[in-house]
This record gives sequence, C-alpha cells and structure tokens, in this order.
Amino acid sequence: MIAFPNAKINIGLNITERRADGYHNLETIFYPINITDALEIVPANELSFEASGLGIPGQVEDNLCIKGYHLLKADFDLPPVKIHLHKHIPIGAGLGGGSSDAAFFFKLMNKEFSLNLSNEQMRDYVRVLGADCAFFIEGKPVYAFEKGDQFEPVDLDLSVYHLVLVMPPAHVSTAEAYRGVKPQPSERSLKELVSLPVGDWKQYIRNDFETSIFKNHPVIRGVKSALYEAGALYACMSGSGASVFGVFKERPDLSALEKDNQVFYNV
Ligand SMILES: C[C@](O)(CO)[C@H](O)COP(=O)(O)OP(=O)(O)OC[C@H]1O[C@@H](n2ccc(N)nc2=O)[C@H](O)[C@@H]1O
Ligand SMILES: Nc1ncnc2c1ncn2[C@@H]1O[C@H](COP(=O)(O)OP(=O)(O)OP(=O)(O)O)[C@@H](O)[C@H]1O
Repeated sequence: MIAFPNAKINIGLNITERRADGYHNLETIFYPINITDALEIVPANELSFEASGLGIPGQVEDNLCIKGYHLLKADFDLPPVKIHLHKHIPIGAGLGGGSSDAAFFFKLMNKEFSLNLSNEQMRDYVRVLGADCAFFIEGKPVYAFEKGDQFEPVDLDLSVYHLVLVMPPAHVSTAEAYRGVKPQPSERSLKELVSLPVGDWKQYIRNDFETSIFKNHPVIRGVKSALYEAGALYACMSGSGASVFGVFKERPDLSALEKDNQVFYNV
C-alpha cells in the first residue's frame, strides 16, 4: 500500500511562552502544500526500511516511520513490514516532511491491518514523535496552539493564488531556531489576522523565528526580499526555516533565484 505524505507551510508563527517541559507554546496557521514524499508499506518476513531520493540524515532506527512502527507494535500484534520511503520534501526546511511521513505511516498501517484507529487516536500516537506530526493526520488548514499540536479549523483557501516555495542552500535545526527566540505574548491572535485580505498579511503576520535565523543565515533573508521584489502579496519563512514561501496573484518570474535555490511553483 502506498501514500504520498505532503508538506506544510506555517503562515505566521508566534512563540508566546516557554513551558515548564522545555518546549514552547506557540500559535501558527498550518497550511498543507503539494510537495510530497512517497511512502510504501508491504507485509514482509522481517521489519526493514529503505530510502531513495534525497539523503536522510541520521540512523534508520531514528527514522520516524521506524519509531512509529515500534510505538504501534507495543499495542497491536503486528506482522513485520517492509517500508520504502522516497524522499522529495526538502529536509531542514520547516516543511514538516519527517512529521508527515510519520503521520502517513500510521494512516497506512491503520488501513493495511484494519486497526480501526480514529483520527483522534492516531493524533495521540504521533504527538509523541514530534509536535508537528498530529497536523498531518487530517492535513486540513488549522490554527494551531500550545505546542503546535492542538488545533482549531480555519476557513482558508489559497487555491486562487500562485504559491511558490523556495529552498535556499541553508539548513536550520528546529532546536537551534527555538534557542534564538525570546517568547512574547502576541497582541492579536493569528486566528483573527489570517482572515484579513492576503494583501494585508505583510503588515500584520510575522514568523518570530525570522529575526535570529536571518541574522545567522542571511541567504534566507535574501530569498524573502527577492520574493517581495518579484511581486509577492505575502512572503514568510516556513516554521523554523530554511524554506520561504511567497503568495502571488500569478506565476512570477524567479529565474534569477533558480540558479542558487530550489524553486517549487504552484505548490
Ligand atoms: C517549528 C515548527 O515546525 C512549527 O510548526 C514546530 O514547532 C516544530 O515541530 P517538530 O519539528 O515536530 O518539533 P519536535 O521534533 O517535537 O521538537 C524539536 C525541538 O524543538 C523545540 N520545540 C518544538 C516544539 C515546540 N512547541 N517547542 C519547542 O521548544 C524543542 O527544543 C524540541 O526538542
Ligand atoms: N522520515 C523522515 N524524513 C526526514 N527526516 C527524518 C525522517 N525521520 C526522521 N528524520 C529526522 O528529522 C530531521 C528533520 O526532519 P524534517 O524534514 O521533518 O525537518 P524540518 O524540515 O526542519 O521540519 P519541521 O521542523 O517543520 O518539522 C532530519 O535531520 C532527520 O534526522
């Protein structure tokens, strides 16, 4: 059985306070985009994992699909599976690629072995693997709060726009990004701000990671400026970076950016 785990972008991200457990409370809008991996599971005689496409850092045991298998195996009498992941979603991008693989792995296992897990149960499992994972179980646009794993639906449809995603030659670790931020309560909730016209977002919607990340990785700031120069209504770094997205009325000419960056049109 095969599935296509998709990426997300964060439209704004406010880090509001440090929590007693070392994590941070935040608010953000998760919006699904059409850049995907391919993930296949096949019942087999032994558990195995193979990957193709972009190189995935870390050991196989650390892959969120394998971690997910062990998590589920603790509660269900599962046969071994052969897992194949074709990696296409840039890594260290703030696009939640690994988190999406984990969520889609649960959805695949649920179907393949008729486990009858509800979406809520699957969200509870994958939260343990990473704060971003729970979003990908349903993958609909949401306002996210607390650790970024509690959700309220938002009515947001950007399909009339041309969404561009740029991955610069930089890699940001999520933990590095959180270390650079001083949490601060937000004045106006993103839930309210995102319902403003897209043309007003530039004035009101921020990603709190940008200040410190742009200081350490000026190439990312350069991409954001280039998207505005190319006519973006709104441009923002996604999550903890390094990718940056732009919302355009029409497909822009970004040939100058294509030389040094990976550019995805109409995501
Ligand atoms: C930046 C975002 O992508 C925004 O959506 C997420 O907050 C990151 O989510 P994620 O990659 O699933 O994060 P996790 O794997 O759970 O955590 C990685 C590290 O980020 C920090 N972290 C993450 C989430 C959060 N609410 N507060 C944190 O401080 C912690 O240092 C943690 O050790
Ligand atoms: N299936 C997977 N795909 C990619 N990375 C994985 C996977 N499983 C575990 N990882 C580990 O997670 C790290 C980063 O993953 P990911 O691509 O989700 O980060 P990101 O783009 O910064 O996303 P975000 O911070 O928004 O969750 C990698 O360095 C890798 O070691």
